Amino acid sequence: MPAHRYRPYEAIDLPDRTWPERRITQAPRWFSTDLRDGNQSLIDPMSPARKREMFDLLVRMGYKEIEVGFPASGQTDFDFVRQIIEEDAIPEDVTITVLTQAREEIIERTLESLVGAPRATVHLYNATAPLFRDVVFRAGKEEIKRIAVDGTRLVMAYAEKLLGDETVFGYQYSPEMFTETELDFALEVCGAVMDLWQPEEGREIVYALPATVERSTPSTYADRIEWMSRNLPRREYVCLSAHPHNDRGTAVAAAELAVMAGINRIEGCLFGQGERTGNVDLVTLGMNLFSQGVDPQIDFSRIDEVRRSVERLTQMEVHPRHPYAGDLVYTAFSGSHQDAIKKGFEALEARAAAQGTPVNQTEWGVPYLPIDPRDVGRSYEAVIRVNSQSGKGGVAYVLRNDHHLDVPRRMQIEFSRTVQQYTDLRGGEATPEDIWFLFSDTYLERYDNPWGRVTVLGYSTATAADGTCRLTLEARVDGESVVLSGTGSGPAEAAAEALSSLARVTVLQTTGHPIDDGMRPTTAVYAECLVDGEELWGAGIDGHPTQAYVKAVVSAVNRRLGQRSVDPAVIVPATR
Ligand SMILES: CC(=O)SCCNC(=O)CCNC(=O)[C@H](O)C(C)(C)COP(=O)(O)OP(=O)(O)OC[C@H]1O[C@@H](n2cnc3c(N)ncnc32)[C@H](O)[C@@H]1OP(=O)(O)O
Ligand SMILES: CC(C)C(=O)C(=O)O
Ligand SMILES: [Mg+2]
Repeated sequence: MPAHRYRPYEAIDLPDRTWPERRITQAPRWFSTDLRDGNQSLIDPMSPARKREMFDLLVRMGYKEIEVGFPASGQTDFDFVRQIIEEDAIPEDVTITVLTQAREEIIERTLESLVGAPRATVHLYNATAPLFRDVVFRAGKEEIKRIAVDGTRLVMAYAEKLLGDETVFGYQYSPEMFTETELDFALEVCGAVMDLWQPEEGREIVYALPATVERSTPSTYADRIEWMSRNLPRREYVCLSAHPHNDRGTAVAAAELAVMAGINRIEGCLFGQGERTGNVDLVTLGMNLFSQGVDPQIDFSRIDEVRRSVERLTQMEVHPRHPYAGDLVYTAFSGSHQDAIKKGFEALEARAAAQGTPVNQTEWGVPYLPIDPRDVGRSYEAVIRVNSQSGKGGVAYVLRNDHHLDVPRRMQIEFSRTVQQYTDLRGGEATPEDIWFLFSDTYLERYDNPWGRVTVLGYSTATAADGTCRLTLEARVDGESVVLSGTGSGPAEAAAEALSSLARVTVLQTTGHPIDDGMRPTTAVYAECLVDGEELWGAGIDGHPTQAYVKAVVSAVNRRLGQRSVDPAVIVPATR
């Protein structure tokens, strides 16, 4: 690789930097550039109708400062700005911004688009970095500074001429390519612009400090921001706005360190749309704050709806592993993750019960899940998905979550081997439907798919004075109706004896629980048995608890004596 063609980024001499010690305790101001920087990077830029939908979405989510376009770029952006002004679609607490180059005809057209706006900011930019001075403008520093100053003067003049007092007018200037510009020159240009605008109480100036192309570590960006923040005059009237792009994939980190370094506002796009690798992702930034207990001031509670809207409007897909919003980001396939998540949910529920708080108000702490998926409108259903990398925890989670079955640990181990065999042979995922099919096919007698030699038809029990249980079991064995009987310390043990003509059965342990699925009361019983010397689990589910115990023992016996009806490798669940 010809690495010698690239030069390293120069560090900033700021030994007394303070940002590493700072903490982010409140949300910065947010500035959405979805309708400008995001839009200008799309294969098919948004029509006025699509822009309007995006605008309304941003407003609904809570963004208060929105760059709505580059009106001089063409009729589409111009018309959109006119539309939201004329239709009175800009809420009182929302300020729109429009971008312009520092060229008179472009500035004039830009200001024309804003006539009648209650509040509006013009954002003027020109690149200040050496490469742009040499290659794009073919001009020295003074001329570059003059572009900024003349542009500012023109913006102010046209604002006065075209908007008058009707519009609360704001101004933003960007030394484009700030991160490639000598710091003292960036400061000089910003200072010259400030001399014209004269910020004061109630008359803020915004400086965006863009990493137009990200070329350095986030720490260097933070150093630059802290340096500018310290050296800009009238700092209290300046809104410093970070504008990170994501060329090195570290825009989110850069934005966060910029906040620590004193930035007031962050500019970005939903899901990181934007030129090349994108603008910084406002969703990730907001959710990162949320996950630290800081209110982002933006509503992400229905993140999938936001994602779907953005995908439709931009015609760009959000990656399945995109932080907080991707399809797979709250899903664990691997066994150890699933085990920890399942234990985490159990612990959370126990903690909530002990404190008497609802789970959704209890402090979050589930391994591998940085936030509660429900806080962004996701369900727990997809949290655990089972494939060949999964273990018993995942399988048990699905049985519990989808079927309210609290399968005992040793039985989980046994059943997860069946699921493992299935996923190894079939490849891919075992869906909750597949898992239920495997479970019921392995352990439960089903009217549509009987298996094993014994089918329970009915039973009666009597309890002797010493507490022993006497069971009379009506069953079909090998197609013949029979009546069997046995006694034992409980119905399971009595069933074991009743079946002794078929196999030597010892009940090792049983456990059961009511199934709370909001339907009719049902009991699930799991029985670990020694059947002709083989340790096997059985399960019984029945409206009568005693019958569930009997069925659980019959299930273990049938598994030893019978044949599973279908090879798991070729099962195709009816639900598919
Ligand atoms: C980093 C950013 O995202 S900046 C925003 C970029 N966004 C866009 O460009 C989208 C909208 N832009 C457009 O539709 C068009 O570029 C227009 C309408 C603004 C201008 O179009 P054109 O007049 O055809 O010019 P073109 O886009 O080729 O611009 C290049 C000229 O503008 C000059 N220029 C570039 N940026 C600026 C600026 N900020 N201020 C003043 N002049 C500038 C260039 O030096 C060049 O001048 P030259 O022709 O004398 O060499
Ligand atoms: C116009 C400016 C702020 C910009 O988008 C950039 O430099 O990336
Ligand atoms: Mg940009």
